[in-house]
Amino acid sequence: MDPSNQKHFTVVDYVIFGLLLAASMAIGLYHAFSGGRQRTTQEFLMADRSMGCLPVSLSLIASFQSAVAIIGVPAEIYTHGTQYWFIGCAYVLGLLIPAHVFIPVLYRLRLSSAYQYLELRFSKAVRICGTLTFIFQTVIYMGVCVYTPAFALNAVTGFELWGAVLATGLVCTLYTAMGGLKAVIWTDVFQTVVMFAGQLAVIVVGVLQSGGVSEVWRKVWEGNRISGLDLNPDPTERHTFWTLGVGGIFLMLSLYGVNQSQVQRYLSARTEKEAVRSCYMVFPSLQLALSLSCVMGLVMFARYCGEDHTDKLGPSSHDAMVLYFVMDMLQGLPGLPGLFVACLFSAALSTISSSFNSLATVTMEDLIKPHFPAMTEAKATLLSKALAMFYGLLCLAMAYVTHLMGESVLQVALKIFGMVGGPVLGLFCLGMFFPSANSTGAVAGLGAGLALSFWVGIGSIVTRSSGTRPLSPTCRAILLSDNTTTAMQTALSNVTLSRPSGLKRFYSLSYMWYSAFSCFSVILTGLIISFITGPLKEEDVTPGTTYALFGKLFRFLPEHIKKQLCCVTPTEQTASLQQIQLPPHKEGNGLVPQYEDGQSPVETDAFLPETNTPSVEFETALLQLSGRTCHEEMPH
Ligand SMILES: CC(C)(CO)[C@@H](O)C(=O)NCCC(=O)O
Ligand code: NA
Repeated sequence: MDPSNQKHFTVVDYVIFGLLLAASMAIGLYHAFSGGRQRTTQEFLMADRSMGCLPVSLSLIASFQSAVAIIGVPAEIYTHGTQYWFIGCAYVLGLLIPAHVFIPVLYRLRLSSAYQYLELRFSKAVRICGTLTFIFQTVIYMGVCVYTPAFALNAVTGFELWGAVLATGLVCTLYTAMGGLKAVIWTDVFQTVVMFAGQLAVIVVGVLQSGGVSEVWRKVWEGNRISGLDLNPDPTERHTFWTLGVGGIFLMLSLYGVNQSQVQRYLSARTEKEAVRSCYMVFPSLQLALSLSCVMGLVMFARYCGEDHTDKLGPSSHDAMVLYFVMDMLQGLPGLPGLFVACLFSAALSTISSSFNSLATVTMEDLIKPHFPAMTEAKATLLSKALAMFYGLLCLAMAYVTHLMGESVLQVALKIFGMVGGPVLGLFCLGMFFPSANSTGAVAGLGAGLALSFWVGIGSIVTRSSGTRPLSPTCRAILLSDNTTTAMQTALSNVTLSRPSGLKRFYSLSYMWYSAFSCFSVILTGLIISFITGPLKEEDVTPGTTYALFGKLFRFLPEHIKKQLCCVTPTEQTASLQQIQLPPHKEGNGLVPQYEDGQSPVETDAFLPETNTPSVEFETALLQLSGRTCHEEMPH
């Protein structure tokens, strides 16, 4: 990039950016030396299971709202219009289902790692497969997250690329390794506030500079950036209502339902109700986050439409362009460029800190502890800290891998979520909703799901055909006059892209469908293999690991048909809670917390719904948790 076009940081900007790192570090130190001083894994990895719903919900948003969303979404809106905004529709079911299906099942099993569930429901082998898949997904994703803001900052201000990567990576590693999950959650709260503040500042300044709200609206409307509801059913169309609003539900489920980062936060909540409440509170905040990013894209369009900056930024992606515009708008307003850069890095820090902590948790709980059941708490805690440290350093190496890829960061992140997160979601759905699925089926299903999603994902990268990209007309031509607007629009709508055929068509499946596609592949393969190898009988399934989805969906059907459909029937609600007792062979292997005097987990306070609750319906839903029929032969 031509140095004369570089934007410059003032001292105030450096100070603000430095304050972000210092404040995050201070929160980490505070939690390292307060409370239980991080001397147990319960505190380090689970925040003593004592968190309230407000910090948990802000932390839930922060986990998957990275710099990718802060600059990737505005870039998407700037170039392709507001269609992506419809992903907000997916948040409804994408959060209700985790709140009422996944949280009740997982919380009551008193897990530490989400993948413990897979051993309780299937077998050790399935658990290891789930864990390894999660580690793979998260390690790649955190590379993208730490690289993105550093890359943009470098392209625009010439700030040392690897210096920024190292500074963020190391600071984050330190506060995560010292302060544990409490530090991660409370820095998330702080960083989420900075994130919102930075975006809001850009929007306000941008609107003022482009002549007010109505002027912004006129320009984006005439620039054809307000997308209507695109109901095109073609699954290769990158972003439509169907790919975003329906495919997006599965993406959301894989993130907010079964991803360790999020499950760990639910489990850290004081009570199950707090966990459910935090999931509800994610909804408005996530809509706000999405809206801020989308509006930012529109404001940038109104302010810069027609200006071509490719000569100044080189062939670097649209992602760098977003930061360029922002810095350009904020020049001469001391402190604001620093605030926005702090916003960008806040988003990155809050995501990678979640990754370090969740990776340390699964490595400890799923891969190490089961082999060393006698390990002392002090040793386990020290090892967990070392693991958080190790993953922090690995993140730096992964940033370099990201450096070698050349796709829009939003697209890369969403592809990883779909390709790897989708099959894991399928595994949990297979276990919860299909009691007859067995362990062989689960492993085969996961293998098939991963193979298919990597086939289509890698195919799309190699052939560069992920979703037919809408034409992106240069907005200058459109904005020249109102007459050209309609003329151009007509011309554009007449252009038909040649449809890919055969395998090429398979490769051009929209990445927004990856999660759903691989989830269903896992379920289908899993069921087929289970029926061939001998389906499980209902009484062989660990109580409390299934959810009577079909029993509830098809409540109206007669009992015998439901039985044939192989649904678990949601009956005898009050009795079912008492049934969650782990069979003897699942106990004492370091998997499940030990209960004194053979107490079953349901008898601990956290499990018993308070009696003064206002919502009877909610209680009933809770009691129906496992939805299993009561087996007389089981001891009470
Ligand atoms: C993950 C979603 C879809 C949730 O709204 C959104 O935050 C998003 O588009 N994120 C992009 C990926 C990232 O921020 O790393
Ligand atoms: Na984040």
